[in-house]
Amino acid sequence: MTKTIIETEKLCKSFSSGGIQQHVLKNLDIRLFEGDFTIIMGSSGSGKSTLLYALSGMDQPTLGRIDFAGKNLVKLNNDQLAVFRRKHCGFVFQQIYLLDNMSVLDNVLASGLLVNKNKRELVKESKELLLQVGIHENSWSKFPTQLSGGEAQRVGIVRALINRPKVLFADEPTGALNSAASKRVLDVITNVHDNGQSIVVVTHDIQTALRGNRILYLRDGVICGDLQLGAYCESENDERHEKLKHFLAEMGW
Ligand SMILES: Nc1ncnc2c1ncn2[C@@H]1O[C@H](COP(=O)(O)OP(=O)(O)OP(=O)(O)O)[C@@H](O)[C@H]1O
Repeated sequence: MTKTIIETEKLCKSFSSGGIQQHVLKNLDIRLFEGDFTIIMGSSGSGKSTLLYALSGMDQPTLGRIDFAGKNLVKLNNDQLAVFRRKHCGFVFQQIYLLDNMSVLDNVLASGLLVNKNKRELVKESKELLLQVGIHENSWSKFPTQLSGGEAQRVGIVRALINRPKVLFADEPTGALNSAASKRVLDVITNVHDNGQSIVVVTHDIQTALRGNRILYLRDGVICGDLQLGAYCESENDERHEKLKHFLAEMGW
C-alpha cells in the first residue's frame, strides 16, 4: 500500500500588507505519497510557491496542520525546522545558488557535512552522485562560474540529494535553462524518481509536468484538480501530453 509522506489539514496561509490581508492558501487538505513525483500547477499568483514553502517547512502556515515524516511541522520552532529541513528535504530552485568561491565537489560536500560528519564516505557518495548526473571528474574542481547553466543545475540537484532527503522539492527547476539543458536536467530528476525518490515540483512548464505521475492544480489557493498521469514513459509521451492538455483545458489554464 502507498504510504503517505506529507499530509495537511486545513492548511491556510495569509499575508498582510498595508493593513490588507491576502488569503493565499485556503483550507487545504492534501495528501502526498511516498515515491510519487507530484507536480503543482496553476496560474501565476495562485499560491504554488507558497504551498511548496509550507509543505517543506521553509515557511510556517498561518493555520492548519502539516504532518511530514511523523512530525507536525507547525509545532516546530525555527531552529527545529532548520534541522528538520536539513535532514529530510532537498531543494532545487530556478536560481541555482551554488557558492561561487567553492569547487563543484566542495559545494556538494559543504551541504553533506552539515548532516554527515564522515568525510571519506561523503566524498565517495558525492562523486558517485555527480557521475550519475553526468558531471565527470574533470569538472569536480571547477568553480560554478565555469559551468554551463544545465551543468550547474545538475550539481544543484546532487547537492539537494546528498543528505538523502525524504522529499526533493523543486520550484521551476528548468526555468532558466534552454531546451537541451532542460531535457538533461529533467532526465536526471526522472532517473532519481525511478530510483524511488519522492519529488514535489512547482512548474508552468508542460515538459516538466509530463515527468510527474500526479498533477495537482491550484486555483486561488484551493486545489481544484488532481490528475493521475501514471509513471513517466518516453514512448507514451504523446498520450500523456494529450491527457495533460485536456486536464489543463478543463482547469481553465
Ligand atoms: N512573503 C510574501 N509577502 C506578501 N505576499 C506574498 C508573499 N509571498 C507570496 N505572496 C503573495 O501570495 C500570492 C501567491 O504567490 P506565489 O508566489 O505562491 O504564487 P505562484 O502561484 O507561485 O506564482 P508564480 O507562478 O507567478 O510564481 C501572490 O499574490 C504573492 O504576491
